[in-house]
Amino acid sequence: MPRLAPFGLGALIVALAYAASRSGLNGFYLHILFMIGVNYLAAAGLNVLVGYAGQKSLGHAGLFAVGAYAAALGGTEWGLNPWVALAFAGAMGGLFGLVIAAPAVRVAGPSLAMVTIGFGIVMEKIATEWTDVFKGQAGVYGITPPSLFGSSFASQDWVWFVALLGVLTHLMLRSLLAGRFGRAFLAVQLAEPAAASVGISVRAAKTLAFVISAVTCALAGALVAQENQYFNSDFISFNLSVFLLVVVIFGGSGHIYGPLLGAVTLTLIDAWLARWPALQHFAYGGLLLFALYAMPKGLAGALQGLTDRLGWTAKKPAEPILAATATPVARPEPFETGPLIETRGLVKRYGGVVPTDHVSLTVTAGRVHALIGPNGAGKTTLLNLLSGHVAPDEGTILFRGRDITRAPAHAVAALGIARTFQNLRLFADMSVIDNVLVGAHLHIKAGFFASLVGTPGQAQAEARARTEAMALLDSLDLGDHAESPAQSLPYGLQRRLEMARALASWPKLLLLDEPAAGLNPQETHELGAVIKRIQATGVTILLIEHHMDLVMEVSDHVIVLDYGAKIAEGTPAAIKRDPRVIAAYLGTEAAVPELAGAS
Ligand SMILES: Nc1ncnc2c1ncn2[C@@H]1O[C@H](COP(=O)(O)OP(=O)(O)OP(=O)(O)O)[C@@H](O)[C@H]1O
Repeated sequence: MPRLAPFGLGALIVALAYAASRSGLNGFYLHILFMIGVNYLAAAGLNVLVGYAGQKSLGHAGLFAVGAYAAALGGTEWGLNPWVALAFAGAMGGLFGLVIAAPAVRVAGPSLAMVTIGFGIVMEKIATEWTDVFKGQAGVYGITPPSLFGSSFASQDWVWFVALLGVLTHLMLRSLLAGRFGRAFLAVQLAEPAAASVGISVRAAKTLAFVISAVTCALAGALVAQENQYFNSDFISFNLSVFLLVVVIFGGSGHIYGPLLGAVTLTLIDAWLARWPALQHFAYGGLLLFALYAMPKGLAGALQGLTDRLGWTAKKPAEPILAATATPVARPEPFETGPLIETRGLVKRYGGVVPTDHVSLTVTAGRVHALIGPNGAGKTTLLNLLSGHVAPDEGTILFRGRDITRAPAHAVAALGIARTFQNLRLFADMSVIDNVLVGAHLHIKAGFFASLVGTPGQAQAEARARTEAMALLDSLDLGDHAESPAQSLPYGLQRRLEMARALASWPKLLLLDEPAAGLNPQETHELGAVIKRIQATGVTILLIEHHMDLVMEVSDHVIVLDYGAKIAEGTPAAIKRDPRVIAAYLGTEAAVPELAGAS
């Protein structure tokens, strides 16, 4: 039943828009209602890009222009039916979204802003200067609006139609963002290396977000061109890009209702300020600053905070949970034996520093291996090489006989190598269970269109994943914290949650980078038991650790690095007595207290 509520609300909004459009409102007010819908459409997609995937764009006026000109020229020059021209505009928006994403996903921060601004300027210049095609300031006239039952859309029809499109867009994005795609976008925003470590392609996720934002923005442009029956280059300006971004940020980026609140507020302010055009830009700048300083989560966040404080927030309906179908950390394949991962002559250089110096090693399936060595010996670098987060300069890495030397981190994860990070990389703002669900990203069988439409199959896959995530959390004694924000957990539990997230990807090899760092002796002892339990499920483990007691307790095999080179390997007992290891730790062959003390 709760799943049907948004549909009911959506139908009500369309009915209200229809009633308003037939209530005798004059053209000025009808146009404002229409522009609320248009700005909502553009902002809804942009919110996916900005609020979920964390990519700021200051060039979306260019995509608005793509849609407007596609609909305008498609209808007037190429003889497309207005409905087809509208669909064509959306498709062209998607295509140009790919174009802008190609350079944009390779950069971040100010460089990303420059790329998107550059795109907007190029589109503006093309529309202004290439007058043979785009007619410059003179513009394209006579754009035919769509018609229904033989009559062309009039001002009133645009109001309910844009409301209908807005509601459909909202419902689809709501479904998409509540599932694995929404979590993947957020994961990319919150911690890119961690997202890649569970098989999410950071570039693909950002590209998808660009394409979604481009399609809705292009549709918004197409609607304006068709409603106006005219479009010229004056519509496209840097100010429009800023306006759209302000709608998202002021409304509440990353909140599903943010674009709606932003579109309503900013469109009304825009209409009110139309009499004083010079004031408009100051007003947008002022609102943006106000939103950033006074309401960092925008109007939606401020309203949510208020309703929470007043106790008006409805309790979240329980997520559907299916009967557990599998033990949480059971692997889908039988236990393996023999070499799982092998490196041959692996080298990594950072200028004059060589943290990995011709390292050849073998990790045997089913065993716990420890990687030890003094600070700066190159342990984390080796782990980064194995997980694909860093590419080696020389040498090869074979995983189950397959060359993965140059494979990117998300592809390595997809093959069955998961990891944790020395400095925790949790998705701090997400709930504990959502962190684990991000870990299960690759195993949730729900495609893009199924997630957009919210098919029963997608709902089932989500429910199954949630059940398995819950079982996994329970098995690691984290079940009671499932709905808490990850950042609210005590440090020791955060470390355990990182392991749970990695395990949710069903790894064959689990790489743990100093899992006991920051833990107290009791927690360290419990960690030893957890590692053994994970091993018992058939997962091979390679752990970096400075706590020698833990290393000696859990490992079957120890590999020692010093100055990037492997200096020894063997059983824990043999390593404890190895003079090269003792010398590496103390610079002398005298007994190493931490090694000698470990039993
Ligand atoms: N991205 C990088 N750029 C330059 N130097 C780096 C980079 N990453 C690691 N190094 C250097 O490589 C060396 C090995 O670092 P690494 O973090 O792999 O060692 P470690 O054995 O994990 O150390 P610790 O036990 O202190 O975590 C250090 O001298 C470090 O400064």
